[in-house]
Amino acid sequence: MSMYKLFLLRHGEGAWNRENRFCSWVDQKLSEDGVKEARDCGRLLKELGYNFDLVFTSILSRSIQTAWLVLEAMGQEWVPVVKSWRLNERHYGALIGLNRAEMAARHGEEKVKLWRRSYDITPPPIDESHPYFSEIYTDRRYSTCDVEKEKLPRAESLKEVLDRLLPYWESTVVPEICQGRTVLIAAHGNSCRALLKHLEGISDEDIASVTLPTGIPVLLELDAQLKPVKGRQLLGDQQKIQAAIKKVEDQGKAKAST
Ligand SMILES: O=C(O)[C@@H](CO)OP(=O)(O)O
Repeated sequence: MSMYKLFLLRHGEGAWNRENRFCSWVDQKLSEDGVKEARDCGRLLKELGYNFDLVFTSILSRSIQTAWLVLEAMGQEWVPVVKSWRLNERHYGALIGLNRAEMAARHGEEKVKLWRRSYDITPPPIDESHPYFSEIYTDRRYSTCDVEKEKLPRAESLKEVLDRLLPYWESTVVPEICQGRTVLIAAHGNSCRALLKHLEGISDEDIASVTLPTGIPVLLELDAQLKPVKGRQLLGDQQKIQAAIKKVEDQGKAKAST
């Protein structure tokens, strides 16, 4: 029996989604289209009659902005928003800032697909010579985390994302859901994929073919043990959603449009 509704949302398009660069922990804002996607998402959720009690975001601006725009469009700006680095996008290590299509031309599409979608392959780590190292690790937000800055990741597989996300899910999100609160998690493609893998019991192999489009709410109906009672529902126009999924998948092709 369906007891709880949980909503997962990948933020709207960011500036680097558009440029087809690995964005990860670089704090890019939403593009104009991303702002529209987030507003449209809020309007749709309002039309469908949903209400949120609590929203969780990462500490990256694009997920926070998405949460604000959704709540504004729903007329629910008062709903508390709680932020944690544990919901951040996967740390793409040395790949951060690189163009996916150029990487596919250089290393092959298969390799890029493995980097992007495999479960336990960790990309090469970021080091101090990387152009975005200092921007990330000197940012004040990373002094506020529940682990020391030196212990924050330098690259992550999806498995490692799940390892840092699960303790937060269990300690902070689950109790809220179990008290009957309707929760929205406005996060990122890979932090949402990691959580979906956990909730739906997706195998290490099958998670490679799960792609989430930007700005599309995913509804999970959960039983008392927080197991899904039916398949995830991507809300909205299904044809547009399929096209948006294909767009994300095509980003890893050597000739992807930028
Ligand atoms: O750039 C990133 O951090 C992510 C999400 O935008 O990319 P990908 O879809 O390749 O996992």
